Amino acid sequence: MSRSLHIFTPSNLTFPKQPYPKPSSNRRFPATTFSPKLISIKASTSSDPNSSTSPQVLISNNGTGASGILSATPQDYDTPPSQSIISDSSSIEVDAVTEAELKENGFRSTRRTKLVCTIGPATCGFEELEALAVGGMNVARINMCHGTREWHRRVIERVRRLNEEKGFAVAIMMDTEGSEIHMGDLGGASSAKAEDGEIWTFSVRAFDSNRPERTVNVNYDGFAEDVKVGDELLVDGGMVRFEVMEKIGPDVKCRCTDPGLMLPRANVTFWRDGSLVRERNAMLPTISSKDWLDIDFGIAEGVDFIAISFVKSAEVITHLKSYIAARSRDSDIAVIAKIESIDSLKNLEEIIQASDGAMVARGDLGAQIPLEQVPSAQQNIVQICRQLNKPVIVASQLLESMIEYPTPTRAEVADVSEAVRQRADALMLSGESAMGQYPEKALAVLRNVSVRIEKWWREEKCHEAMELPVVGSSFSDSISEEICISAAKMANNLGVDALFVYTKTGHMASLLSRCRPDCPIFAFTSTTSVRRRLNLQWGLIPFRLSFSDDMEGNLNKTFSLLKARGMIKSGDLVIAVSDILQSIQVLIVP
Ligand SMILES: Nc1ncnc2c1ncn2[C@@H]1O[C@H](COP(=O)(O)OP(=O)(O)OP(=O)(O)O)[C@@H](O)[C@H]1O
Ligand SMILES: CC(=O)C(=O)O
Ligand SMILES: [K+]
Ligand SMILES: [Mg+2]
Repeated sequence: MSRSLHIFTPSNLTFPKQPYPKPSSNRRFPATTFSPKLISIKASTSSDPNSSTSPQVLISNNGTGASGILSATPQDYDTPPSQSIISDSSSIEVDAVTEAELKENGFRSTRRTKLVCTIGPATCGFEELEALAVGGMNVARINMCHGTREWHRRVIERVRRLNEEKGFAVAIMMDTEGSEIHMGDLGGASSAKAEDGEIWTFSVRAFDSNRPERTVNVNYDGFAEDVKVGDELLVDGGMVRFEVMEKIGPDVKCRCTDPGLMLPRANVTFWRDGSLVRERNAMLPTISSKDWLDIDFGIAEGVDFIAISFVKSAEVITHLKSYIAARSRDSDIAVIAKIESIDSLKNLEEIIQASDGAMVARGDLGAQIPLEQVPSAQQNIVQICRQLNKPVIVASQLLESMIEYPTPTRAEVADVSEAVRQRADALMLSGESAMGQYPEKALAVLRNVSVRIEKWWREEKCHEAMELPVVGSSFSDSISEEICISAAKMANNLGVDALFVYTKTGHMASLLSRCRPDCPIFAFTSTTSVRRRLNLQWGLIPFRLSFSDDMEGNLNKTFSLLKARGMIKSGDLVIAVSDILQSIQVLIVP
């Protein structure tokens, strides 16, 4: 049985000339130009999976789901997995970990919040990466501040191999270094301890391996000119503090006022009369020449996301996006703007609008604005991203104590809970997974807290009434947005088990995700790269599936494949939307 609402929009439909009414106008559709003739509402009884349009499911590639592929053609076994993934039009691919979770807990209890892990020395091995993937890592982040390109290339290779061999769908995010001021690499030492009252020299001179005692190198040539005696110098956002005592040529002598451990390449800021000093360093380019080489590396490696550090304006994002489009074959690398500077807060909306997503990079952000302003900045960034339909990652120090200890502090759990409650798309581990002692345990904490808080939120029926403004520019886009808002609302009111979305570009899936519905969203897309990108978005379970313009055929095919795989069952209630035929269909799985 199915009931459907179809909205037909012929391609020659003229779009309203007026700018689209803002949400405050209380009316989202310009009634004058939207002819009722174009709407047809139809209730139908159909969807027989055994009808001639539905594919015959002959054999399951692997009943336990290790490969992530269900094939209708047994001869696929003779071809290597990578080939069968691309060529088989009657298979469905889903991340093996998600599949296991769906089967074990039913789809209502799947985790909606996505998890990003920074890969470092503690997790770069094949086994450690596998453990993270099994533990729910959706995106692996490599930070170009550290390690060599060769090192990062090996990590990418391992993740890809795991995806192929074990059926994971881990996406790769490359994070640029940016050209803000930071310390050198400490001549290979893993850290340097500054004690209270000690005099340290910060110098723009480069040292070879013989770094003089209590001396650190600074990467910015104008450093000694910009600072003044009496300035306060913050290393790593205030983890260690110094007062500037004296300037001698390229050397700046400083006295330690807050002792602590300085890590290689730690960020350095300086403050005068309680304000961050922006001198010539404010003119440093967002993307340095080294960053451009790293970006070329990322494009050549086909990473899924490039995160840009210390973004100051929307222009840099627009410029990078056209650079990527011109260089990469299929140009579908998403650009994530890292919000971690005062300048980025000033131009927040334009930056987010220009990007494919944003990261609340609380580490450096907390070094540029007073710490007590970070939580409200976070809430604001998360909200703007949701309204503009861009995925948002909350990052840094979520479980900082777990770098050393196997259990988080209560305060850390509360912080993670708050980010989940704000319904950020993703949470990120940094040092916890890159160089901590308990990467898997830290990931498990993120996973468990996410699932628990999401469930609590649904049980409490805490649907926040967030106004979701129109984001698209065309009339057709606006129809898609209305369809998704209505479908999500219907899904909540009817208590459906899952939303299905058939989407070529992933846009319709992200519009549904933006509504943060109670049930999970099965997103069917025909390209592997779109599928991996959807990994970062709240509540989406991305599947790769070839589909046609015939929605009934698509639904029948999906039901057969998913039922054979034990991922849905007869009687489940589903709402399906698509960007092929703008429609909402309510279906009971036959
Ligand atoms: N590829 C790597 N090789 C060695 N150490 C790493 C690597 N990636 C991360 N780390 C370690 O993990 C720590 C935390 O990682 P994270 O990615 O948060 O970096 P960060 O230097 O704090 O800066 P940012 O995130 O602002 O670029 C780093 O300070 C570094 O010590
Ligand atoms: C993630 C990052 O870059 C920061 O928190 O500063
Ligand atoms: K970085
Ligand atoms: Mg940073």
